[in-house]
Amino acid sequence: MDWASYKLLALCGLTNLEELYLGGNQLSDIPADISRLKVLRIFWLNINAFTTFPVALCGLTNLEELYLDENQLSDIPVDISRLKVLRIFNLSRNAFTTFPTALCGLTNLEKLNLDINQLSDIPVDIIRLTKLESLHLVGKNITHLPPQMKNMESLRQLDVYGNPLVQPPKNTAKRGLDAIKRYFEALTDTKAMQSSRIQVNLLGETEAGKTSISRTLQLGQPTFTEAADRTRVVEQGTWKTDQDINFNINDFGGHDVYKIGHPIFISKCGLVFITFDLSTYNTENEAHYKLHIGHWIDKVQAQMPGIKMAVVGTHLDQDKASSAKCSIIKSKLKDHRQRKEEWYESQIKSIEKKILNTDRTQTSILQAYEDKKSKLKSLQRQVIDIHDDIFGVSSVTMEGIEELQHFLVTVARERAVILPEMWVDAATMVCTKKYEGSENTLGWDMLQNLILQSAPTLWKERNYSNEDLDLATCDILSFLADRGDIIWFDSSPTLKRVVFHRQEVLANVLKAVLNHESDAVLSKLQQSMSISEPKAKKIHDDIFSRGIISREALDCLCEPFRLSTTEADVMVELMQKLELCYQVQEDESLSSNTSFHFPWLLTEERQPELDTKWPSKVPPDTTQLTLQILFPYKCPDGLYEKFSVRQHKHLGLMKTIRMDWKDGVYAELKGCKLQLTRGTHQSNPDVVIQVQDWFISIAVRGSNLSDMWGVFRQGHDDLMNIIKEDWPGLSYDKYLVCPHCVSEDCEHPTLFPGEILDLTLGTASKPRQGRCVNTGVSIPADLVYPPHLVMSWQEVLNKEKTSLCEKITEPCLLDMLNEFLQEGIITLREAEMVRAEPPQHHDQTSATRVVCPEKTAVFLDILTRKPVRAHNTLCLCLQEQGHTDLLRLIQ
Ligand SMILES: Nc1nc2c(ncn2[C@@H]2O[C@H](COP(=O)(O)OP(=O)(O)OP(=O)(O)O)[C@@H](O)[C@H]2O)c(=O)[nH]1
Repeated sequence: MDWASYKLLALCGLTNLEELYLGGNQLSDIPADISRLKVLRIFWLNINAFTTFPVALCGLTNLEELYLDENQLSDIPVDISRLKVLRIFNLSRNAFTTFPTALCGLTNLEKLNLDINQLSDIPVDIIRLTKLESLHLVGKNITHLPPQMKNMESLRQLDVYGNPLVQPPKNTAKRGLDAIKRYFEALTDTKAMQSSRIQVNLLGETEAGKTSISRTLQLGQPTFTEAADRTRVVEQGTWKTDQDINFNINDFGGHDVYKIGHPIFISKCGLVFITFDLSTYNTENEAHYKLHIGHWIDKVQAQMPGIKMAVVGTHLDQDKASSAKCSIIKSKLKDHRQRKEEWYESQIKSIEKKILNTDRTQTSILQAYEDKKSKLKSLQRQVIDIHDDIFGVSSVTMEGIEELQHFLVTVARERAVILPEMWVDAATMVCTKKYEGSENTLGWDMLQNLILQSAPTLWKERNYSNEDLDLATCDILSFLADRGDIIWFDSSPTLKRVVFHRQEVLANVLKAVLNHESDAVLSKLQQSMSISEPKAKKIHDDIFSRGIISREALDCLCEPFRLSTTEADVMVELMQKLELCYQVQEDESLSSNTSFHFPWLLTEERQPELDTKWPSKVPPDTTQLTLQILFPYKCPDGLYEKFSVRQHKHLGLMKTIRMDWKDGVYAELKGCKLQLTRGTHQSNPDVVIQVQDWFISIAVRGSNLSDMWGVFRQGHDDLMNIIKEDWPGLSYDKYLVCPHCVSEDCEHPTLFPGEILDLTLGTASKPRQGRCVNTGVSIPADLVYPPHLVMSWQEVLNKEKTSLCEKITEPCLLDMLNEFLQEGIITLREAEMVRAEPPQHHDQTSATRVVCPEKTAVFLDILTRKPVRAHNTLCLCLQEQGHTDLLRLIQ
C-alpha cells in the first residue's frame, strides 16, 4: 500500500467528517472504506490522477457537492445515480469524449460543469435533469444541442462558449439562454432547415478585377466590366449553387475613402478575397507585394483577426507566366507571415530581456512588462494561416473559376447551420427586397410583417404579444446581421428600428459625405441649395479645410439617395454612432445652426497661434505627461479620426477650447492643456530594423499633477478602447516618455512601459521613485505612475473612508469581522474594539439598511495597520456582499 492510500484509509475513520478537501494529491483511486464517511457532504478531489471513476464514491450517498475537475476521467458508472442528493458536480478539464449518460440519473443536480472536455454530443436525456440551473459546456467540438432543452425550466445559465455550433448557430447561443430557447421553439413549430449562406468580400486595389469576378460568379459565364464601369463604393450580388448554397458577394471599390466602411460591411463569419491583377503584377518590383496583397492582409487581420482569407490573381488569360508568379507570391505570403511572427517573437524577447534587467523591487514595471508579454503572445497566435494556394482566375476565359467555386462551396458547407424554416423564409424575403424592392431601408413594421408572413399558425398562437414578436425580430435580425446579410445596429432605439438590407445605400451615403472630390461637391452644393457662389464657397471651405458640414449641407449631399426624413435622421445618428463625426450646436436656440465635424475631411495645417498656447519647448513652471503609441505596420485608416471624435464627449460638453488641424487636436480642460497628434517616426527604439513607424501621441501640460493624470488617463483609455473594439488584431507599442527628459528636450528620452497605465491597484505596488535611465536622475514616482498607483492601499482606504463608512451596513460589518477573525488577520480584542464603539448616531436609511459609520471607521483604522492580506480579504468580503461599487473604489 502506498503512503497516500494509507493516509486515505486513516481518514476513513473520521466518520463525522462533513467536508473533505483532497485536491492536488495525485490520487488515482479511493478505498471502498470511504463509504464509512456517512455524513460527508462536500468532497474535493480536483487536480488528481483519476483515469477511471473511483466507484467507492457511489457509496457516499449524502454527498451534495463533488469536485472532480482536472483529472483524466472519460466515463461515469451508472451507479452514480445512488448519489441521490448530489447538487453540484464539477467534471471540467477531464477527458470525456462523449457525454456520460449516467449523469442523467442524478435528478437533483443543480450545477453541472463539463467545461474543457472533448464532448461532441449532448443527449436528449439531459432533460431528465429537471432541477439543473447551470450547465457549463465550454469546449471545441459540440455542434448540436437537443431542441428538447427548451423544456428545461430550471435552467438559468448555459455556457457553450468556443463550440462550433450548428444548432443553434453561434450567434444565437451568444445571445443567451432565452434566445436559445426561442430558437428551439421556432425550430419545433416550423421545419428545421440546413442553411448555407456566406458573405464573400472582394477587396483589393482599384481595377484589380473584383467586379468582373463577382459578375462572372453570379452569371456563370465570362463577364468583365467596361473601363468606365468603376465600382463606386460597394456593389452587391448573389450567387446560388445547385445544392442550395448561397453567397452574398460584396465587391468593394478600391479607393481610399471607402476603407472606413469595411468593418461595417464585412462579417466576421464571412470570407475575404484579396484580389490583384496577375498580368500587371511585377515580381521584380518589391513594392508590388505590399501594395497589392500585404497591406490588405495586414489591414483585414488588424480589424478581424481570424477571418478566413484567400488571395486571388485575376487576368489569368493575359499572363503567360502566371504559375511562376503565383509560386513567387506564395513564398512572399509565407515570408510575410513568418516576418509577422518573428516581429512578435523579437518583441517578446526584448520584453523578456527588460524583465531580466529590471530591479526586482520595481514590481509595477515588472507587472507591466508581463502584461505586455502575454498580450504579444496572444496576438502572435492570431497571425493565422491564409489559404495556402493563390487562385489564378480569368473573367474572360473562365479559367480557374471552377476551382474558386469549389473552394467557396467547401467553406460554405463547413459553415452551414440549422435554422427554423421561418428564419430561412424571412431571410429570403429580406434578400429578395435587396434586389427587387425599391426601399432604401426596411422599417420595423415592414420587417415584422415579413416575419409574420413566414411564421406558422402554431408559432403565432404561442407568440401573440408585441413583446414576443419584438424578441423574435431581434433574434432573426441579429443572426442575419452577424452573417452579413444585412447591416443592423441594435445600439440605440432609433437605429434598432431600421435595417440596411442594401449595404450600398449606406455605403453611398458615407461616400457622398466623405467625398474628397471638392469641385464636384462645390457645384452640387450650389445647384441643390440654390445659393450664390460666395456662400457655396464658404460652405465648401468649411467642409474641405475645417471638416465642418452643416445639417443643411449634409441633407444636400445625401439628396441623390432620396432618403425619407426618418432615414436621413437615422443616417446622421449612425454617423455619430460610428464616430465619423461629432455634432456641434453653435447657437442652441437655432436648430439650423447644427453642424457636424468630420476629422476625416480636415486638411488645415496646425494653426500658428497655437505656438503661444503650446510652445515646442515645455515652459519652465509646467510639466508634460506624454504617451506615445507606435504602430509598426501603419496606423490604420480611421483610428486617429475616431479617437479625435471620441474626445468630443469630454470637450464638447464643457464648451472648452478645442482647435483641430489635419493631424492634431489642441484642447484646454480641467486647467490642463491637451495635445493629440499623429505622424510618422523614423525609428522604433525596440525594433532592430529601422523602419518608419506611425504614431499617435497624447500629451498633457499643466501644473496640477492630479488633474493632469485625470485628463491623460482619459485619453489613454479612449484610445485603448477604440483599438479593442475596432482593431483587436492591431500591433502597437506604447511608451510613457520621461517628463524630465521632455522638459530637458532630450533627443533620446527615457521610455517607460506604457502598460503602467493599464495596471490596477491590485496588481501594482507603490514605488518610491522612478529612475530616468538616460540621464541617471531620480524622478518623483508620481511623474511616471498614475496617482492611484502611487497611493498605497492604506492611503486609498483612508481616502475612501467616508464612502465606505456611509455604505457598509452593520450586518455586513459584523460578517466581515467574523471573516477577519477566522482568517487570523485581526485579534479578538480588536474585534471587540469595533463592536464596542458606541454609535453617536444611527443613520437609518431604510428599515433594512442600518449603517454604523463609527464602528466601520474603527475597523478600517485597524485594517490600515495590517499587512496587504487585510486589503485582499476586504476586497473579497465586499465582493461576496455584492458591494461592487465599494470594491471599485478601493481597487
Ligand atoms: N483580360 C481580362 N480583363 C479583365 C479581367 N478581369 C477584369 N478585367 C478588366 O480589368 C478592368 C478592371 O476590372 P474590374 O472588374 O472593373 O476591376 P475592379 O477591381 O472591380 O475595379 P474598381 O471597381 O475600380 O475597384 C476592366 O477593364 C475589366 O474588363 C480578366 O480576367 N481578364
